[in-house]
Amino acid sequence: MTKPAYQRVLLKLSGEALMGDDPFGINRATIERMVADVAEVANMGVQLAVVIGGGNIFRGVAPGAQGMDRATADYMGMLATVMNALALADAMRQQGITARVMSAIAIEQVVEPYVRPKALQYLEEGKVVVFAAGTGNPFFTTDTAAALRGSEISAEIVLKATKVDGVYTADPKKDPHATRYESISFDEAISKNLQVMDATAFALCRDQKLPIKVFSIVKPGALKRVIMGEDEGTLVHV
Ligand SMILES: Nc1ncnc2c1ncn2[C@@H]1O[C@H](COP(=O)(O)OP(=O)(O)O)[C@@H](O)[C@H]1O
Ligand SMILES: O=c1ccn([C@@H]2O[C@H](COP(=O)(O)OP(=O)(O)O)[C@@H](O)[C@H]2O)c(=O)[nH]1
Repeated sequence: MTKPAYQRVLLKLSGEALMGDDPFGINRATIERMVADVAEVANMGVQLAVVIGGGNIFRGVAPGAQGMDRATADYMGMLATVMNALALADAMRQQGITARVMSAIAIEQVVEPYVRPKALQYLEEGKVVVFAAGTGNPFFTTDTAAALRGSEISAEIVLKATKVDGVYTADPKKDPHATRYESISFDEAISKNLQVMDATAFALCRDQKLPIKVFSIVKPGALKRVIMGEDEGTLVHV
């Protein structure tokens, strides 16, 4: 059997991807399918840390958040990621994977706080670590949290699983003529202002020489193909 291309990866799962075709919330069949993909690579011995987004829950409360103070809304968004992290870890448990949730904001009765050496220990023990509450700071995103935690745990790559199957010359949802890059440098992605990830996340990964792979969360088997180093999605490199 061929070996995985990576030993330790940081997987960013979009919160919105958990909704499936629902307008918001967590779709059971979708989360189970995503966890089955994660279990497949975890069982290959790849050390996996996950940063989960919160868009699926936050979208449901967004109308009520209109006109709200930005920082307050962002803290609500971070709490949404904690809910997703708990759901994800439990779905992993049901599929025989041991996961540990670590939160960037103190919420001790619910989940343990993020402590870097402990996260590293869990990874070495073969547990999946789910990082909740993003960076713990308002005005940031879970993409930036993925870049930050990926750097902290010395991941070999950040895998951004999202609704599109790579980085395009323009937003493919708006421009039908947009074409997909096989690979692109950080400098080009930043200078062209490609919106697939925020500039803070791109800049941090660039400075840390931490490559990013953007690929589809919807396409069956895509995560495994990425892990095996096969041609899938778009590589963003130094
Ligand atoms: N140049 C681009 N290439 C690919 N996707 C893009 C681009 N510009 C904007 N997008 C949009 O970015 C979205 C992914 O970013 P985001 O909404 O942050 O995802 P997530 O919820 O997975 O974090 C895609 O659904 C896509 O419509
Ligand atoms: O470090 C962080 C990470 C997230 N958020 C908030 O949490 C929300 C949910 O995260 P994100 O939009 O990145 O989730 P996704 O798009 O992946 O579902 C964001 O909109 C922010 O309001 C934040 O304030 N700081």
